[in-house]
Amino acid sequence: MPEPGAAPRRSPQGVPYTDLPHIVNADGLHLFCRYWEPAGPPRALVFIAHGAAEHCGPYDEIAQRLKELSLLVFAHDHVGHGQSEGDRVNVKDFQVYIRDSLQHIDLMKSRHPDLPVFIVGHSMGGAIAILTACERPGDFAGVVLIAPLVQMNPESATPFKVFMAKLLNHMVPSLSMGSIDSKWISRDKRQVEAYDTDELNYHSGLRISFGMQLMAAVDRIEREIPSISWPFLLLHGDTDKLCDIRGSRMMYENSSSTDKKIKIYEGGYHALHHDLPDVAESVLKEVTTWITEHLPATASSEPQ
Ligand SMILES: O=C1CC[C@@H](CCC(=O)N2CCC(COc3ccc(F)cc3Cl)CC2)N1
Repeated sequence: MPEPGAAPRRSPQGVPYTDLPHIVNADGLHLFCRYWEPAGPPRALVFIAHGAAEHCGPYDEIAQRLKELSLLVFAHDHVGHGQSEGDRVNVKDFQVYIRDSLQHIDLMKSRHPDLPVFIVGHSMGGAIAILTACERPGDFAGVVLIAPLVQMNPESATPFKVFMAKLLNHMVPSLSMGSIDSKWISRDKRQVEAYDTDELNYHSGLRISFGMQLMAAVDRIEREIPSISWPFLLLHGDTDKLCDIRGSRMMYENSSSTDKKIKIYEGGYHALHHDLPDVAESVLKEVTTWITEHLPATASSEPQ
């Protein structure tokens, strides 16, 4: 409780956190949370990790479909995103995203100790999902990755550009590298429009210092891939200009997991769950079916 008389901490949008579902992370920052709780006893926990410059609100469709299967879905806006505190789309170390995800997952596991846990991650959230599962290799029943950030786009991250970024990071770390070009988010113009007009998204340029953190995360993932052995589902569009599909192919081919599936969407752009309606529907079906197939047989519900 804040000391008496202290002003209540407010979200970047000015809403007191006492009025919002939230957790307080290890650095004392308030993270806005969302929960989709089934009517009956839940069969599993599903944590959703959103991508860079967005927030967890746009995962409502996926979360609703999982809730209808009696799964308890939860998410938060990562530090510096959406309705959470923190410097916009910046982080002192990528590990903060993983630490906060584990904190939220552990909180929900303490409330439902007998339930299997899944993670669903998109883009940078896919990188967070991978590194979170790598830290607790035996803890997750499965990981679903929608166009995950596994490798940098070789066109945008040429050796020269990487060298310049590292050099500039020492001189002007807050220099912008340019913003995410929303036309590559989806082939569905309405979805691009929704992204462009969503005030909880971050539309300014990504800082070089943030880009450095993303590069470090990509390097970490590359080193971890051969030791990955947990079950995963990979969905990626072959026309994705924001996270190169080669990263997903490399993960599928070089991981040690025996239970893994990759589905490539011909012509698919980056946010497959928000691509053309037939693709988005297919993604929802793939995700819900794969998770259902990975529920332990007896996971009908918690003890009556
Ligand atoms: O629906 C939606 C809305 C938002 C989008 C998710 C966006 C997301 O998370 N991205 C895409 C951009 C990508 C940039 O990557 C880098 C940039 C500079 C750098 F130096 C090194 C890297 Cl790796 C990181 C991952 N999806």
